[in-house]
Amino acid sequence: MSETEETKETKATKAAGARKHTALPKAQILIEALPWLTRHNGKTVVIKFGGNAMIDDDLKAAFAQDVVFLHHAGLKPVVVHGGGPQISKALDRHGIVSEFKAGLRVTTEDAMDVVRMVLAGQVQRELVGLLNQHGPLAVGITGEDAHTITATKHQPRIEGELVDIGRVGEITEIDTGAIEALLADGRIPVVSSIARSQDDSHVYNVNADTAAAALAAALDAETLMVLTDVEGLYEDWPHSDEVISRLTATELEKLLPELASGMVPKMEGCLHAVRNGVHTARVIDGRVQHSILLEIFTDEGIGTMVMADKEGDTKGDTEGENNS
Ligand SMILES: Nc1ncnc2c1ncn2[C@@H]1O[C@H](COP(=O)(O)OP(=O)(O)O)[C@@H](O)[C@H]1O
Ligand SMILES: CC(=O)N[C@@H](CCC(=O)OP(=O)(O)O)C(=O)O
Repeated sequence: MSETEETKETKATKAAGARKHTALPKAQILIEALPWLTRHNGKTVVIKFGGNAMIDDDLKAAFAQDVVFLHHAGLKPVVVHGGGPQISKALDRHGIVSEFKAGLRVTTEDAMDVVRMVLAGQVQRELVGLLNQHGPLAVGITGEDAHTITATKHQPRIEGELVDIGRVGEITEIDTGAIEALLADGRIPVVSSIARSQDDSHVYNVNADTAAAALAAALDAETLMVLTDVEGLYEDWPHSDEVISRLTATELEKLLPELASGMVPKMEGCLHAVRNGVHTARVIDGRVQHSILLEIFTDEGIGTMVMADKEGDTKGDTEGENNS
């Protein structure tokens, strides 16, 4: 062997060694995902994408990639989106002042037109477009379509008094037919949180966390995943940023009266979901790119996970659950 041939061979051996070393961590990440891929295969996951988590175009694009990844990995993702800040901006442009009572938007008839326009005509369209950049997958619907979400007028009690907050709906019925047909057809449903009235004479504005939780329960989903603009449920918000990584339904129920603002419908929704057969409900940081993949396919788990009180209350075991 000539000297140059020998040098070439040494170089090639070294390069192969270096490739092996750089490839290993990537392979390990894929291998770490294997038990989670097996476990979640064929399962329905309802993902609520909050308006406050839709901070920039990169995050929205990463969200779409994650959802499409879940789809191709054999899960059945259903997206329910919010759009609170986007609605407030549009109302402002229409000269309508945004007012919230009991964490819900006071929705006059004029405001309802704007809510519907922004959710179904703007936010939903954008998400559907981003998902469909990866193939003909996403189909947008609102709760009005095919009787998906039926509601009655919601009147919250504030200091013992029933308060009129306009066209805000309380969900009375979910018909999962349209969503299930889309899933069976290999599509990704993207649902706006607008409900029909029983007689279809008008529509209601429904909080998107509440809608996502009700859909997760009705669809018998394995997981409800709520993406928001904080790391999870903070133990002593706003004084500390210590995230509660996991808690049971009963522990959450005790905490509910102490919670404030946007966390109330989220945690009420998580409680409703796990009490109605959803295996786990999670609140995760939508500001972290690919937080969905990290939560579903890695051992660590991020954010807050709510689970039913005992194994018998859930649809599966809780052993090996990430977030532990
Ligand atoms: N205990 C808590 N832990 C975390 N966030 C809380 C808590 N209590 C109230 N919040 C508030 O809830 C907000 C999230 O809800 P919201 O603004 O409705 O977001 P989204 O648009 O994602 O639904 C947080 O930004 C925070 O201000
Ligand atoms: C009744 C009610 O309050 N509806 C919400 C619906 C949108 C929503 O929930 O959006 P986020 O998830 O981004 O907060 C609203 O009008 O803001």
